[in-house]
Amino acid sequence: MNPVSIITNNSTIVPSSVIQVEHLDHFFGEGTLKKQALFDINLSINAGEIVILTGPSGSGKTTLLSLMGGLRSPQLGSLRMLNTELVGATKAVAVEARRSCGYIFQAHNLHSSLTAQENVMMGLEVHGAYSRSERRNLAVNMLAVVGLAERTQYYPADLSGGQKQRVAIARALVSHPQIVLADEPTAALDKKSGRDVVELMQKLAKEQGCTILMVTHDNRILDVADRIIYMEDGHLIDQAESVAIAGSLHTNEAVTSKDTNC
Ligand SMILES: Nc1ncnc2c1ncn2[C@@H]1O[C@H](COP(=O)(O)OP(=O)(O)OP(=O)(O)O)[C@@H](O)[C@H]1O
Repeated sequence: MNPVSIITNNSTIVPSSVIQVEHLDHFFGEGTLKKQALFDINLSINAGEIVILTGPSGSGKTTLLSLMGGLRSPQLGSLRMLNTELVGATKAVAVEARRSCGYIFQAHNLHSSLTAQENVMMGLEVHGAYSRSERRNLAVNMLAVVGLAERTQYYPADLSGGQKQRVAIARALVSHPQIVLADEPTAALDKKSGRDVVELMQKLAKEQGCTILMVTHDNRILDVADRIIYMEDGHLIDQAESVAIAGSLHTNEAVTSKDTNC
């Protein structure tokens, strides 16, 4: 898919970047325990793109995602989310940036004491712009979109893994965020449920025009991405190399699937 573009006054078409990272470094710990987790990350993600971030365990994927989501404070370089600079941002600015993103985590993170509908309503609570009945209606509609119209009053314990993850998707997308950040959304799911979940995310993202950045180890879902980027030891591997690595991951998956089917 081509990135969504904007037309300027002089009719030059330029892609509109919603995530812009320049020379980003990140460190954990202090003094002798200080350890660099991200090295000079440069990345630009356009509106409407579905980007998969993959790479070995410990390569820095979650760290990068959590900085983008305002769950950690970025330290050095530049990180702009929807044109808001997060390096050196005040707490209020970081909170605002956090609200503009939807999140989907590996462990769905649903509240066990709330029904599916109430969990999805939580996705609207931080926005404050809706009455309770509006939130209820939006949540019910969104649960219908993800195929759970009959399960709105179920508690997480009474839903399957795939259904729980669909509730989490509904919660992330109900506010129509411009950016969705997903960390291993299929890790806890079997092959069919994992596939269903990412195809649903892909469909909703296209319908809502939102951008998805998804961290995954799951080679089975790489084909939903418009672009795959690869990290290793805290470095972003350049685009051409990422394409080659993604190609080999696809091939391995094809072999694995064939073997499994035999
Ligand atoms: N809170 C933390 N304190 C100290 N070091 C951390 C912390 N979080 C992550 N790290 C280190 O930063 C590096 C990158 O970790 P990160 O979790 O971002 O990798 P990842 O690619 O997401 O791994 P995985 O695929 O296993 O989730 C690792 O060396 C990790 O040990």
